[in-house]
Amino acid sequence: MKNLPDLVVALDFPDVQPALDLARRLQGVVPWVKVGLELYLAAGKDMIARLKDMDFRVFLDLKFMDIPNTVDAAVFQATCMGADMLTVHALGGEAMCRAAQTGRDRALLPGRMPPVLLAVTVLTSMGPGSLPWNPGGTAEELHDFTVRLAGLAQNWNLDGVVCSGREVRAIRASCGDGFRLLTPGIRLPDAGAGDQSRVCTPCQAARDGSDFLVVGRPITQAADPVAAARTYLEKREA
Ligand SMILES: O=c1ccn([C@@H]2O[C@H](COP(=O)(O)O)[C@@H](O)[C@H]2O)c(=O)[nH]1
Repeated sequence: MKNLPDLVVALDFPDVQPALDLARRLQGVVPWVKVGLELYLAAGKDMIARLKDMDFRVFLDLKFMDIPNTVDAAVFQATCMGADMLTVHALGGEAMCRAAQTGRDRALLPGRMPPVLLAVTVLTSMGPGSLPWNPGGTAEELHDFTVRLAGLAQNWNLDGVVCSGREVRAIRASCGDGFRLLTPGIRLPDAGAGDQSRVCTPCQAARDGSDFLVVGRPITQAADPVAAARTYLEKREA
């Protein structure tokens, strides 16, 4: 029987202070927090150190996509900062994804766990027809493309992928148990999707085999974010 997926709260804030305030309230409630582009650009690498000092595992979601040499260097820096999980875009291709692994491996210190390296397949904000080269595409085509990218990422030796909850079952079936699946776009039925397109409930994503559920606004913008986080934790099972 598979463990329940970990909940990752996305600290998508424009300033250091609200991010740290919420992180303090979430200590002991969730194991992981996410630092994305907005917070990283506002707060820099100091934020990673502060969250690590608070005993969080830190998912640094900067979705690298550049030439291999640049991605190698970026992943080296992110690994030195102590990030526990990192993202690159699968669409950057094999050479770039392998360069990311080289950068990570160069930065490793003896006894330190390597950060989990994930490839973003197709952003969860994208729906059928969103792929620029297939504007009339169907949901099935988007699904199949996402599953195919996941297979390529596995062949390129990445640790797992970012996908929507809607593809988890198929990717789990084709990539097996050791491959990590992280799913943003998680929403309870009464929550607004916002700009997310391929949403999924925590329970469905958990049942299908997701390892990490990423939730941002439904928690950060709730009147009581800690209560909202506890609800998302409970709803993994119901
Ligand atoms: O495909 C992707 C990849 C990353 N994300 C990130 O997850 C959170 C989701 O936030 P919500 O407020 O729960 O929508 C956000 O930080 C994104 O950058 C994603 O949504 N989809």
